[in-house]
Amino acid sequence: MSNVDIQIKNVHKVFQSDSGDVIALKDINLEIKDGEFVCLLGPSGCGKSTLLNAIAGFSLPSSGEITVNGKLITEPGPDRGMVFQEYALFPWMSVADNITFGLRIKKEDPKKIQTKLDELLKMLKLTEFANRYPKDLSGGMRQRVAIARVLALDSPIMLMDEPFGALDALTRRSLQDELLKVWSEYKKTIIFVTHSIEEAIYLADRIVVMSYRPGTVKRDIKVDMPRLRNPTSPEFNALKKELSGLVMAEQMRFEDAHMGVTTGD
Ligand SMILES: Nc1ncnc2c1ncn2[C@@H]1O[C@H](COP(=O)(O)OP(=O)(O)OP(=O)(O)O)[C@@H](O)[C@H]1O
Repeated sequence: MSNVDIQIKNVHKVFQSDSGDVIALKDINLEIKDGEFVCLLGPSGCGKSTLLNAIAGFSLPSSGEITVNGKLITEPGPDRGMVFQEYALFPWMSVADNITFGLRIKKEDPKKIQTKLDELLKMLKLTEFANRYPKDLSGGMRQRVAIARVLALDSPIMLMDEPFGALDALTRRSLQDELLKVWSEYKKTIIFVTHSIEEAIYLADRIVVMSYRPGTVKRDIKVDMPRLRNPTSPEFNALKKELSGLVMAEQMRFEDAHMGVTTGD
């Protein structure tokens, strides 16, 4: 049997709100293996970020448990690096200083820091931007820096919450390709949240489709196509059609719930 890296067992998460309890996650059971690339897919409000935040240790489950290599998650840790949609870079630091921030805090050897920095700048095509500040970079470049910053810390697990959601289509595709390169060279386990069916099929080994309120696992689909995948191929399109049906059904439940709110139903 292969090494199971992340185990999510009977996870429930309930939020209290003015209009009553919201069951954001119900009965989530998943095993994510070392080195797997898993996408969490579903419309707004189906609990994707809640699940990711629980794995990150930012917001713990109301019941159930999440373990990484058998160790219960109770708080954020250096084994799990997070990349958000908002770039979350330090605006007052250069690209190089943003990337090496965590290593400098850990008081790593300056020579080792420099070697790591050079490697990551090269890997993410940032070498000529090392001395720039985030405000002088495009969205795609900033997200490359955010990825490099997480890679600098050598976390075996990367948690990514819609990291490319704000990018234009061409930039998005090139960042997806960079991420696949990073994933295969550094052998990371990646859990990647997205609304985009095409993005999930392009990237994932496995797509976990979530349902809207309560957030449950609706389908867990293995994607068995060689990479780099061709979005115009018949297999890609067949899977896209299957996933569209699943996601649209949840999207309609989301829209119905929101119509209810606006019309006072
Ligand atoms: N702090 C909170 N208080 C109350 N309800 C919350 C809170 N955080 C999330 N929720 C609710 O929990 C459900 C799941 O939210 P979550 O943000 O995880 O969904 P999502 O699938 O990530 O959506 P999106 O793609 O829009 O971020 C939603 O119905 C949301 O309204």
